[in-house]
Amino acid sequence: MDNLLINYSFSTLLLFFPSLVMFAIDHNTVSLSGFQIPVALLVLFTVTSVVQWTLKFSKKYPPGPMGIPFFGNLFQLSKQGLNQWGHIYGDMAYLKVFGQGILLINSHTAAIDLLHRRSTIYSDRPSFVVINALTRGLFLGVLSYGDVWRKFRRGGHESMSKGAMGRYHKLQEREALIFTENLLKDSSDWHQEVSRMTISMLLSTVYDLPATISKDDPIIAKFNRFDNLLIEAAFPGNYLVEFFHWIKFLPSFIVPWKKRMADGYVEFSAFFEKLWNDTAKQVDAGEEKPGIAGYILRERQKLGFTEAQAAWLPATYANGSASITEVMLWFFLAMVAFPEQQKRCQDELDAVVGRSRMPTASDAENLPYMKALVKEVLRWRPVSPLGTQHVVKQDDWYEGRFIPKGTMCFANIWLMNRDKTVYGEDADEFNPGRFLDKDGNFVDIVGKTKDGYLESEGHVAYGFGARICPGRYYANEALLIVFSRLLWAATIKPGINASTGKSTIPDLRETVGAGITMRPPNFDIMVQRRFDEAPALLLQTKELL
Ligand code: HEM
Repeated sequence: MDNLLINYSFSTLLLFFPSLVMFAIDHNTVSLSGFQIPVALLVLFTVTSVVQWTLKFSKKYPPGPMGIPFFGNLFQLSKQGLNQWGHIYGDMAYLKVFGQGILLINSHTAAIDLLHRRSTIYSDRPSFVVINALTRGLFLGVLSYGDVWRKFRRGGHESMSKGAMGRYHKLQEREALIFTENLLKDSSDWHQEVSRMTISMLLSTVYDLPATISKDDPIIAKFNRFDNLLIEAAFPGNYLVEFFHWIKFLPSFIVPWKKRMADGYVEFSAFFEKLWNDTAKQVDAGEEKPGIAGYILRERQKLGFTEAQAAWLPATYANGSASITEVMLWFFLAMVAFPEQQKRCQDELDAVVGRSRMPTASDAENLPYMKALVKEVLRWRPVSPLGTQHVVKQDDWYEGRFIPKGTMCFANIWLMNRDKTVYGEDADEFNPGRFLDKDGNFVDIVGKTKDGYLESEGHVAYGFGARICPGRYYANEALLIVFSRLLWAATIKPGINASTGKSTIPDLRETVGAGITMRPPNFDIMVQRRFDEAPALLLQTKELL
């Protein structure tokens, strides 16, 4: 998968060197002048890098490609797919970029042993300078492993636990219904419709708001903008400051991201505080609010949240909409590319639900193929192919190999989800049936793994250990009800190219935004009703809401 790369630009590197010199001058750190300064710095960096590089081979680090002084493996990263590192070096590959140790964990066994079983030392996050400029220590996903992080996880735990899922079924059904109806009317702007639906669903879940019906509603645009800024801030290699923290002290005219992120913080804090305050007023007026915001309002004293923390935590959960959007995009691609799998889903829906009513969340247990579909979309195209970095809090040894404190661990979720020893020779294919036995019953794929960890999901798209996605139960149920309602009423087909008159299916190997998240390139679809009565039944179901 060649495009699953961390991209670094040469132009950014060229920019880096003069700013380093300016920094030295500004801070009077050296008494040299003119041409001597860059030469002295170059010598200093070369010596430091050679020492580090030599150390790499004197200690028993995990195996990895040989880099070059100072830059480490930077340029190899831009040439080789991360997939290949897994095949060449096995369980773990150790790399260095600008002196920062990076551990690529390629096998379930190593990921479970380190990220899960040793989670007390493998659950920190990098300092994420740019994201923290945007979120100022208020965004759960990037918080350091410690008391504040624990408090934030506790704040969302009750509302996102398996037992709480029943309280969201009605709103998930409602959102799936509106989504299906909208797509049957007009699927030309289907990407936007997916995004509207997931944001509307999460806002209802978190703040108990009514559905946001229009794609043009400003709240949708605002959430999308926050997500885009977050992705930009998090994208590996976008900002050199993540490797050279002193860059954050440079003025904004040299590093313009500082102002952009500071402005973003002000804008989005005001937005999240408004949502929070509106919920608080409704609770004061006696309204029941079973979502996360309501829970935090009721338990705030006990949880010990500041005003800002209380306002940002619900928004962090609402931002889970972005991951569901990405999964939905891959779902649509799978449906247009594999019509026979789509037909199997519809056959199951016809057999279990029939055509006189829409599926509901209570049908889930009788829809094994649909449940398998959710798992397979997440396995086949994990939207976060390298998860989020886990940082090691102290020096550690694993299988005779040294893993130094501060190492950034990436779980190679992409590779683990297509491990042939677990999924068989067809691991690269899209086949929900792999989760079912020959009689069509749901099976646990766990029997095929040594560590038994796959038992819960059958894939590792939700990450690992203490930082595992807290929204996973919610996402599984939301996806199931949306897929079921849509496929019950409609058939999804590839769009037709206006000039050739032929249907267009994108190249399945292409991905966009590799790194933090991964989505398919844009493509057109057609959404056609499956039977004449479908629109009337949708209307009838809607009237009962
Ligand atoms: C199918 C959709 C989703 C996928 C594939 C997904 C995947 C992930 C992954 C890979 C991580 C990082 C785990 C790690 O560090 O090992 C994560 C973290 C997180 N996810 Fe999700 N997620 C999804 C949906 C959601 C939803 C719906 C919510 C909220 C309701 C949510 C909330 C979070 C939060 C708050 C974190 C940060 C946890 C922490 O750092 O402690 N996610 N997710």
